[in-house]
Formats: sequence, C-alpha cells, structure tokens
Amino acid sequence: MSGSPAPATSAPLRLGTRRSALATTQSRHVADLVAAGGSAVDLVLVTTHGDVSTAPLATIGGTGVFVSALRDALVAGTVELAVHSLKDLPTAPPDGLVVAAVPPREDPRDVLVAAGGRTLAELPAGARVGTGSPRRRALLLDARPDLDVVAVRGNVDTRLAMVHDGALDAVVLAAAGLRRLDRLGEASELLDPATFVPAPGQGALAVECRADDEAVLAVLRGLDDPRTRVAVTAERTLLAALEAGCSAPVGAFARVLDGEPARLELRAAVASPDGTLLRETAVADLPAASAEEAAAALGRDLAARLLPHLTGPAAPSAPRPADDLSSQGSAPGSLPGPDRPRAQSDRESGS
Ligand SMILES: NCc1[nH]cc(CCC(=O)O)c1CC(=O)O
Repeated sequence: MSGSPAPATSAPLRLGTRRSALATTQSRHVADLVAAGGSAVDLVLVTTHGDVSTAPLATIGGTGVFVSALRDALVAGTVELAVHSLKDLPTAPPDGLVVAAVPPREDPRDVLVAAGGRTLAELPAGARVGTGSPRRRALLLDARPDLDVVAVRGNVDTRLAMVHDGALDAVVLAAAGLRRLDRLGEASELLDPATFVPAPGQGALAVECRADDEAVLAVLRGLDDPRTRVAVTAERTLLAALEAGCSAPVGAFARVLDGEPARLELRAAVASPDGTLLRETAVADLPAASAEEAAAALGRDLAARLLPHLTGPAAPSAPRPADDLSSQGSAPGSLPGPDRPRAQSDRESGS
C-alpha cells in the first residue's frame, strides 16, 4: 500500500486546530505537508477551555487542558486530524487515538529574549525573568541564583510584550515557537540544550488521528521522521517513568549520533526535592530493526538512575494514635500511602 496515491475523489480531510497564532501556524504547516502528499485539507477551529480561561492552569485541570478539546473532536468524528506541540501532550495515550506522525523537529532549544539584547550571563543582578514553567525556573536559578523568576501566563505575543514594554527584563521561550511565528529575531540568546535542557518533545509536532482510520494513517505515514521519533520516544519515556515516582520538573533532550551503529544520546536535568538540579546523560546503540524499543529502554534506564535521588528520604510513617500502635502493632505496608506526586513538564506552563 505504501506509495499509493490518495483517492482523488475523497472530501478534504478536516484538521482541527486551536485558534492561537502558534496553533494555527503549526496546523497550517502540517496541512501543507499533507497537501503536498496529494490530500486536500481544511482547517477547522476548535475552542479549548485553556484558551478561554485566564485562571491558573492548575485550577482548570493543568496537563492536557489545551489538548482535550481537539481529542474530543477527533473521537466525535468532526475532524480527522489534530496537530499538537508534542511537549504539551500528556504521556498517557488516549483510547482510540494514535500519534500517526512526528514530522521533522524544529529547533529544540529554549531562548532568552532580554531587554537590550542581553544574554543570561549579562542580565543585571536580581533581574526579573518571566516563565510559567517549573523546568525553566529551575534551570534559570541553577545558572543565576540571583534572578527574580516571575510566574507569567499568556501566549507568545503577550510574553514578548512584557519585555518590550519594560514589565520584565527577560522571558524564556521555545525557539520553535518563535521561529514558527517568524519572531526568532527577537531572541537575544539561544540557550545550550546540554545545560539548559529543553522540555521532553520541545520543538516537535504530533499529528494525531483515530487509530482505526486507515486512510488517514496511510496519508500520515509519509510525514513521520524516524530521527525525531526515536529522540522524542526516549525523552517522553523518561518523563513517563519519572511521573510515576516524583513531582520534579523535567528537562530531557535526545539526539541521534550518526555512525555504525547509530547511537542515541539522552540528557536529563531534574530538580530534586531539596532544590538541587540533577543532571545525567546516557547513550545507547540504535539498532535499525528495533530503534524505537532501544530509545524507550534508554529513557527508562535514565529514569531509573534518577528516581532514587528524587523520591527523597523514605517517608516517615504516618503519625498514629498510641492505641493504634498498641492494638495493631506497626504495619506500615498496610496503610494507604499519600497520593503519588507527578513529574511536571512544560505542559503546565500554558504558553
Ligand atoms: N509552553 C507552551 C508551548 N507549547 C509549545 C510551544 C512552542 C513550540 C514547542 O516548544 O514545540 C510553547 C511556547 C513556549 O514554550 O515558548
């Protein structure tokens, strides 16, 4: 079947998109890729609660608030395609949907946009730097403990305006978003991903469709970039493994190292409960026949190395009344534990 042309007579595919400038630009980009493969595409605007509300994201559902309305439209059959920023996508896949294509990644780095074109090192002591991302906050303070990191929300445009109108000295944003909006020229520094480790999946898009929609799956197969897919598989597997055991902000960045055999390097930066930043790097061979599995194993291995440092000291047994102790003895294993915390990525930052 691969390589067969799309049926000439089918109705245009409907691609659901959020209304923001970044979302429509990303959706239009994917629509162009699909159209280049011979299938007509119409964009369909879908309003999400995350776009309408100005409440802090944690109070309206945090993770996935921008994603769920698009997914609802896919499941309901009102659209056939949805494009997400991969870093905003929860790690747990929903029933009946599949990420059918991960196109070639845009620049994965974070950038600093600072007044006067300053770099991070050049910011004055105590400078006010805006971000809504716990990961960016931890990385900023690791590099410059003196900074005043200010929580901000709003789209890319709003955040850039905070610097240009003097409300903030700088903001940190994704290079990919700025480039897609044709505003990368406003960046004053491209931050090194080896130290300012990007969010898992940053710069990559995910094209989602119904898992049983064979016609669309066939169209999307041609958009998938294997190098990007193995990298984001390692990053997101690491994030998923950390989510199961801690609530720390996570940076993860993987890149393919060409050679015989090709290898995958995965770098992680995670803020530990005591505030220190843990950094780890791992490398694994990428066998051509099982690259996805090798990438996932690399993510799990690196998470396993980090987790013992993130869960902190063993939780003290819950205080119990003396009569409980005397009547039941100590049986800590039988007590329900506290709710498991969850790792955070930029999904909760809401830009
Ligand atoms: N946080 C929200 C968000 N989701 C995707 C992007 C930009 C594109 C990307 O990172 O892939 C942004 C803006 C930003 O973080 O600056």
